Amino acid sequence: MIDTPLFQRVADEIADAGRFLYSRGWVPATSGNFSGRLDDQHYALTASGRHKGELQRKDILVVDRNGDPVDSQLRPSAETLLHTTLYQHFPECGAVLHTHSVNATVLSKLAGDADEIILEDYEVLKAFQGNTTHDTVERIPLFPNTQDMVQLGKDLAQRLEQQPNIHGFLIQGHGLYTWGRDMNETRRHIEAFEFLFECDMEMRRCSR
Ligand SMILES: CSCCC(=O)C(=O)COP(=O)(O)O
Ligand SMILES: [Zn+2]
Repeated sequence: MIDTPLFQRVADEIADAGRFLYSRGWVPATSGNFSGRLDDQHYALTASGRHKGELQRKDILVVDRNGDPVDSQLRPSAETLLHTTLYQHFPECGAVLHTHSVNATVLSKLAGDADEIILEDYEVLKAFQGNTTHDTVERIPLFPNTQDMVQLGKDLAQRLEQQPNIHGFLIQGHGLYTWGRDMNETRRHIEAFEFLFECDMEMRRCSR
C-alpha cells in the first residue's frame, strides 16, 4: 500500500504539516502525531517517537480501522486509537493533527476540573468548518490525561455522540486534537485553535 501514489501524496502532506507545526513550536521533542485517510478502512499515520519536524515517507505507516499496522514493522503512534476513533465517527474526516503547544497545554491545566473550554465572540471562530458567524460558541471537550488509550478512545467516542459539532478536543496537560475534511482544512483548524488559545491566555493575563 505504501507504494501507491495516494499513500505517497498523503504521507507527503503529513510530513509537510509536521515541518510547519514544528516551525511554530507546537510539536516539541517528538511530541504530536498526524494521520490522513486513505480509504474507509485504512489511514496513513506517523510512527511512534519520530521527530515530527523531520518526517519522511519512511516514518509513516498504514494502519487499519483497528489501529493495527498493515504490512509494516513500524510501531504506530501511541495515540493511534484516538485517530481511528475520529475517522470512524466522522465519515467525512480526511486528516487528524495532534499538537503539544505551550498555550494548549497551559490552558488545559488552568481549566482544572472543568470538562470543557468555551471560546466565544472571536471573528476567527469562522475559520472552523461549518461556522458562518463569529456569534457562535466553540466548545472544546477536555479529557483527563491518561496512558490508557483504549479507555480514552471510548470516552472520546461517547463525547462525540453527545457533541457532534465540535472541531477539536484537549487532553489535560498534554495537547490538542483537531481534524478536517482534508489536510488543508485541518491545518486551518490548528491555526485557528492556536490563535484563540493565545487570545484566551492574553485575556487572562490582562485581567489579573
Ligand atoms: C514526547 S511526547 C509523549 C507522547 C505523546 O504525547 C505524543 O504525542 C507522541 O507520541 P507518538 O507515539 O505518536 O510519537
Ligand atoms: Zn501527545
